[in-house]
Amino acid sequence: MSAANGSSDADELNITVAVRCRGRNEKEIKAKSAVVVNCPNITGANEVSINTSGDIGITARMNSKTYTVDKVFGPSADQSLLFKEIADPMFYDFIKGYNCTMLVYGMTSTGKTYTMTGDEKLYDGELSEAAGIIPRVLFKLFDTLDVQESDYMVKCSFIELYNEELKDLLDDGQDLGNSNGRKLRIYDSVNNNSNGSSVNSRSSSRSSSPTVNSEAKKRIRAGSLYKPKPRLPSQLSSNGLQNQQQHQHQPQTQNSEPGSAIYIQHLQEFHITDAKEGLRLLQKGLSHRQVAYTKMNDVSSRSHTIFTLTLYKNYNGETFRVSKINLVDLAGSENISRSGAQNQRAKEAGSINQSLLTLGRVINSLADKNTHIPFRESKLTRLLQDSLGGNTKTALIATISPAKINSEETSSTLEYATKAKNIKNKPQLGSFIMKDILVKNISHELAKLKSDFLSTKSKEGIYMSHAHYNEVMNDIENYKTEIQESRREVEKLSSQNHLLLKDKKSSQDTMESQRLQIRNLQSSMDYLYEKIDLKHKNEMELTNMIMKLKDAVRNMQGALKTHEDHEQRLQSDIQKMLYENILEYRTKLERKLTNLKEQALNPTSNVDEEITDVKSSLKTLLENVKKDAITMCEDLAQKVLEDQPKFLSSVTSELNGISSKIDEHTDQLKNGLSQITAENNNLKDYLDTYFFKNNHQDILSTHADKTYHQLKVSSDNLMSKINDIIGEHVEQSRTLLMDTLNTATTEVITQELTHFNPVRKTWEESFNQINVCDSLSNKFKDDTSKSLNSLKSHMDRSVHESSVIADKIKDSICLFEERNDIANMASNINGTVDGFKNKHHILRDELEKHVSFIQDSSEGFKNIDNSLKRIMSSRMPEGKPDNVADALIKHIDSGSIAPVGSSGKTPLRPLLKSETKQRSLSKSVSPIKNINTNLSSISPLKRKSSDSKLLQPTAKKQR
Ligand SMILES: Nc1ncnc2c1ncn2[C@@H]1O[C@H](COP(=O)(O)OP(=O)(O)OP(=O)(O)O)[C@@H](O)[C@H]1O
Repeated sequence: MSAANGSSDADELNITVAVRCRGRNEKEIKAKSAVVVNCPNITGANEVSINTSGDIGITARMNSKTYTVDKVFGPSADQSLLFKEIADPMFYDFIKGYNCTMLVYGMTSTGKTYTMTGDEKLYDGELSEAAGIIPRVLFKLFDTLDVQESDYMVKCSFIELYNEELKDLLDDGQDLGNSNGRKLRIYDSVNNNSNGSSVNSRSSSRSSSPTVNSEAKKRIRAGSLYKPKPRLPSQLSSNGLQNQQQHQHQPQTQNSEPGSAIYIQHLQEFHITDAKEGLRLLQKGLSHRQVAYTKMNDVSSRSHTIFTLTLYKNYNGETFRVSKINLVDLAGSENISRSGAQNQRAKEAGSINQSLLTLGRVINSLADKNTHIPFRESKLTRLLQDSLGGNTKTALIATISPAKINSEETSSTLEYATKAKNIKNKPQLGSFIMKDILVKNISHELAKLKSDFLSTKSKEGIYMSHAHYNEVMNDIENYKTEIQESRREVEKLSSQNHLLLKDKKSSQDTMESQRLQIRNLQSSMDYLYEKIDLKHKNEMELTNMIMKLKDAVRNMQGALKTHEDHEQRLQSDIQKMLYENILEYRTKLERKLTNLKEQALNPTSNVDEEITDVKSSLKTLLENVKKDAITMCEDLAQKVLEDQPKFLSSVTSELNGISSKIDEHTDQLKNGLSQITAENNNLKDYLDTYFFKNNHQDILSTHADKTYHQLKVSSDNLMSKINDIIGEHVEQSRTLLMDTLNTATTEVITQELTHFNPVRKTWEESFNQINVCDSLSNKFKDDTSKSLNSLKSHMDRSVHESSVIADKIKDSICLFEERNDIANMASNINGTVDGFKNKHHILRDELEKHVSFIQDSSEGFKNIDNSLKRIMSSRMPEGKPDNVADALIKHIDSGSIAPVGSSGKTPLRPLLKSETKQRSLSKSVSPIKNINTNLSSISPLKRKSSDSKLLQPTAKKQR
């Protein structure tokens, strides 16, 4: 076979590019999307402009971008006009013997399928106005061939490229749902021989219907279609078909490797003898095409399709020229997101766009005259290799939408189209095939068919030629093997499936039990949360109690303050009373002394009596003072004793309440924690025993271990956190409580001691003062006693001497009378009188001395009084008046102020029984002693050894 070119090598021809813009569709009208594409409404226009700026009027026109192509068709251009302008010239080239390709390219729903196929149905044997290029080509082909009366043969194939997979749309298996399983493959062939040897040994050429021969015969009879004779080659060998097929895909392009060719293995080609057969095949193929509903097109073509017609046209009787026309409907170049493509649709869109991207790159490379053209990067470009930059005449129709919402894609399509316009092809007429080879090929096929037919007819079954039988048997064997393999695969898969189902079931069981476990854990957690809430409530109660305790401590301080006030009042009362009494007594004493002074001069006066009187009145006064002081102290002590226990018992009960609350709280915490531990152990047991102990334990054990570990860690963390939080809370509560108690108690005691210490010091000092008073009093008593004794002895002596004198006077008088020595007697008397006078003077001096001494004593009393005042002015501790009074009484009772004539320190009178009792009572109710006793008996600290220790060192120190 030789390639007879109808053009020289230099005859380069640009690809014909047309733009077809449809009117706005319903969706675009509904979306009120403006028309942004301007297509001149005249035939022969070659410019199209698009305004993407959003302007209107003249500005829009000025801002719009214009693209120049070969032909532009607006919405008013119908199918016939487009066919006439674009397809017709191409069709005539095809008839002439050129290989031709027509492509429609554009965004989804812009009318690619409408343009290429349109309405393919016949109405009263006629095509409708909406019929697209393919139906029109079919009809025109047979009409033209018939008119030319040349010998010819037409074959047809229809392939689809879907997700980078080639599919024979005319495969009958598609209808039955069981494709013959023979995948279409694109092969390169380096063998360009014409002897028919090819790798495509299984390619077949079939009649589109069993009536083909009879149809042909009919035509021969009619003598109208096939001229000159024979119209149909009677016996064409299959070899010839293979050759043609190989030839069909044997491009001679400037970019292909020399001698390279592609052909599609297993592709079926059907002989067609008229347009209707072609239409039926078209319809059959379309029914197998991948279409789907998308957002933008209700019936969107999801694949690229190539409808090919191959024409074997008699050239000079012995040779036939082979030409083909590829009618390509490309899938939509839509934007994935805009088309709403998801999953399968998105994958489709991905692969569609992948093919289209490669097509774009091929177009660009060709337009830029690159040395490397990436044909091999997609199946689409491999299939179109000869049509782009090859020896084929090619026309590209770019379909666009006029609406603004699609302006982006429209611009992209127009860019694409403009670029494609620069591609130059070198169209060449198709090659020849020798008539005898063609006849041989057809004969071979016919013979095979005939043999099958005859065998069937004679044996009433499915019979065929031995070769065909072998072939079929071979196929059957292959199929059997494949089926067995498939069965084994199915069995394997079903057993795997069974295992998986089992696993799934056990996983579901495990999950169910885990869910149960989790629910249990959840409820335990809820329970614990409740517990924690309860604890929180308890803590709040504790805090409230602590607040109450603080209030109680404050009250206690208040009470102590009141007691202090009482004490101060008592001191001032005692002081006042003592002062008044002592003042009164002093006045009395002074009066007495004056009397005494006067009486002293009077020898008949009874000084003793006076002194005793003074003494007894002093004693009475002191006893009264003592009694009053004791009564006051007792009252105070009584009051304190009455108030303190009540108050302290309320504090104690508060403390007991708090203590029991803490115990309860701790118990609850312990319970909660033990429950958590039990739950944790349950979970642990469960995880150890049951968790993931099924068949795929090995697979899942790592995961289970990990999960268990994580669960354990998180559970432990949770536990430790809860423990920490609770422990912290308890510890804080305890510390707070103990601190508060300690602080409160220590505060109270310290405050008490702070008040008590200076008083104690003063109190201790008062003992010294009392001792001083005592010694002063003793001294006074001794001195008074001495003075009185001396006075008494002087008095005695003077009495004695007076009586002696009187006796002597009597004797003298007697002597005077007896001896009449009156002068001597008178002088004696004068002497005696002088002596008496002297003695009297002495006596008087003595008396004055005593008076001054008594005055000194009065000063001493004053001092005592001042000392007492000083003592009282400082804070007198409880029992001090008692002690002072005791001391005074003791001094008086000790007899240091002895009556005149009494000896030593004999008490003036023995103590009455009631007085002794009173004294012992006063001892027993000593306030300090009592306070200490009461404190030690009622202090809450007494309950704890550590707390009592706390108090001891201070007490010791104080002591
Ligand atoms: N020029 C036109 N005149 C009248 N109707 C048209 C025209 N172009 C397209 N249509 C209509 O628009 C709809 C979508 O067209 P079509 O299916 O051909 O688009 P498409 O580009 O092939 O889309 P897809 O890529 O999704 O397959 C169809 O109903 C078709 O009849």
